[in-house]
Amino acid sequence: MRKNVIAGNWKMNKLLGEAVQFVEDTKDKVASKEQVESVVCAPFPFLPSLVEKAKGTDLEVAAQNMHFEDKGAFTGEVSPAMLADIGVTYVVLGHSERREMFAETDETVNKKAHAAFQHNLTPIVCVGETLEQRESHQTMNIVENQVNAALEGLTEEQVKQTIIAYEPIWAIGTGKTATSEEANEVCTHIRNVVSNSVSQAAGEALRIQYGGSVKPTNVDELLAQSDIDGALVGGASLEADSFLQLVEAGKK
Ligand SMILES: O=C[C@H](O)COP(=O)(O)O
Repeated sequence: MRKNVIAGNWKMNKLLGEAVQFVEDTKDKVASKEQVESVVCAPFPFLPSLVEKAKGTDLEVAAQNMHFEDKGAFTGEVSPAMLADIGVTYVVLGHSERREMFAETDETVNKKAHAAFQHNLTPIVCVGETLEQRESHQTMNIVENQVNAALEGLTEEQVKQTIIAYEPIWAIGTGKTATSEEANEVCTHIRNVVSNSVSQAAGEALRIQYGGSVKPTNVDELLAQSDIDGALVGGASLEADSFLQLVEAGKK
């Protein structure tokens, strides 16, 4: 049985004190790692303090992005080596906001996925279609291409450890959620794509999150679907109570 991963992506929100308080309020209340993986994806300046605060608990800390090189002349960037060095354990790659606004491409996402594994960081790779692509029936093709490109060249073992977040772009921060059936249909397709392009075992092991206006009120229905193994949550992860309710829903 695949374990759910509930990841709260704060995006560019909170100040340091608020971020630390959130971890203080949740770190001893999240369910055990054996039941569900609980992750907060925080802005770079907060990461060392949050890792320190969450140490020895079941709460994991993630970055929202990184560069693919270990070091060098990349002003303003943060390397996977730096993240691993301070104890970060997960990293979000290819979020649609980065693809749209910061020139992230399938190629850079793939380089970052390789770099993540070099540093024992678990990648949460985001894929998803725009409203226009959905309406012109391109969803499955778009998502398939994004998944294959992101996983290109990874070993079977690495693919098994990868988390894919399926986030239809039209459902992010809009209050519009894909129906649980619509979300599951795409997640099933992703699993089949990985089963065919990597191996049946990799397809079965890979965790696939849904993201896009997930809230405590709709999470149960989404997580009840056969191919949805967690959620990547923006808005509803900003408050400790709401995040804890989502984690609770993810317990197996
Ligand atoms: O990374 C999270 C997603 O972009 C979803 O954001 P949202 O829950 O605010 O719609």
